[in-house]
Amino acid sequence: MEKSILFVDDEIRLLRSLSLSFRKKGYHVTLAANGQEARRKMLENEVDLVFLDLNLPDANGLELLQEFSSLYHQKVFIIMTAYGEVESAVSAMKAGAFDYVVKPAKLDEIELIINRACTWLGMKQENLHLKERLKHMESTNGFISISPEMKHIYELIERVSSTDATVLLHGESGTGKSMIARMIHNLSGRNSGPFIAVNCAAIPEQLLESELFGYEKGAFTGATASRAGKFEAAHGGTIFLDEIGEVSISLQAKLLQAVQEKSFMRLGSNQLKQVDVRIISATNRNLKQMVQDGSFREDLYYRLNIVDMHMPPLRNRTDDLQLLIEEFLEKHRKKMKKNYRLSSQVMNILKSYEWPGNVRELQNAVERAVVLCKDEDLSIQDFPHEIQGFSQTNPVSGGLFAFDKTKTLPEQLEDIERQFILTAIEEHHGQIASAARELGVSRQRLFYKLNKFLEH
Ligand SMILES: Nc1ncnc2c1ncn2[C@@H]1O[C@H](COP(=O)(O)OP(=O)(O)OP(=O)(O)O)[C@@H](O)[C@H]1O
Repeated sequence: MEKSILFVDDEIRLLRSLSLSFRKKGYHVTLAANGQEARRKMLENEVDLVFLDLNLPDANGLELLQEFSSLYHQKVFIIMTAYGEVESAVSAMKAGAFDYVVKPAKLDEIELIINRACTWLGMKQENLHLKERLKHMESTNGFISISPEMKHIYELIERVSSTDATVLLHGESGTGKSMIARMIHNLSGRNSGPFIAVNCAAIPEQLLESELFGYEKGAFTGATASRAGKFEAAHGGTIFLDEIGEVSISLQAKLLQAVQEKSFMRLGSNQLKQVDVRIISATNRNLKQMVQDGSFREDLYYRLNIVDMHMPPLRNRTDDLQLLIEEFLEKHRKKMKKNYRLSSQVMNILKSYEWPGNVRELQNAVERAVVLCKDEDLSIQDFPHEIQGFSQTNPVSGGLFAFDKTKTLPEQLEDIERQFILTAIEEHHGQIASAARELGVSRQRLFYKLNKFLEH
């Protein structure tokens, strides 16, 4: 669908030429020569993108931007500033502008920004649309994704949730496999039944069997009463076997029967119990390879793998990364009633980091940065050591430290000092005395510095 652009500027000749050029390119163009007119046009027209000059005869451009961005969340605002007004452009970005152009701007420069803004808008709208499609939004548990790979997964979820097919989720740790398992359950006809998750890696091998299948009184020393296992607990619902690749070969045989026949025996019993469960399993290991190596039963693998879903790593989903950061920040903004922000420079570093721990690592990193940031601007120094270390070797950050050009020299120096201190404390596992020794300062001095950081 053709996008609609509103240009707000008091230079009538510029407005005319913009209108001519972008109408020719297929956009729907609306013009306003002052703030008052802009307000009216915003109300009367379906506008997607707004180019707003900061110097208007009847309004303060920055205030107008704030007013518009709080009223119209789904629109994209781009600021036009005169050469030498970079400071106001920075304030505008902080107030919610998507980008800025310095006048006199070239048409292709403006078009480039329009293209980027349209892509961003498209992504936002697609996300809304996907959320719509997976209607019962509660059932998605706040799972966020707009990447094309995930679109395929959403489609699979829609198809499998109405069936009882076993699903095998694989992908790196932290990619959201547990969330997807729960989503399938929530969207299925079993959603009024239980969802029972078992982390097969977290339970010692000897205990896993009794945990899954339960036991009878006297089955082993300490079994003073009979107890139902997770399969029984999941009756009428779904059992989620996380880290299935960690199950020992001997237990795999018993699991095969449970998966195949939905029947099993409690430990110490010779009576078969029948249950009605849907089985979803997940792994971050290569089960196919394990089958070839002989460490995972082939028959069990095929039973578990009726429908197979691969969760792509976060580093291959940069659109998701940006959206997830925004969502996580928004949660903290609401909770702390603060307007946490990231510069595009920091965002670039985060985009090029590998995220071996995927969304879990990102969630933790953002939370840490929110706790450590001085005011409301998250700087790269507020992120974990390995991300900062990454930025030092990464050309996008432009050097040893990721300088934030909007900061003064004393602020930059303080950032460097914070980074040194926090890195030393992390490397010394929180041992203040040894961190102080390495930094060549007294413990008291280090405590004083830490307190100072906390005050900010
Ligand atoms: N797309 C997403 N949207 C929102 N939060 C997400 C998303 N993906 C993962 N998370 C969050 O990341 C964390 C890890 O997700 P989850 O436990 O589902 O991953 P996993 O692949 O099952 O990890 P593991 O293999 O280590 O068990 C959770 O806190 C979850 O809320």
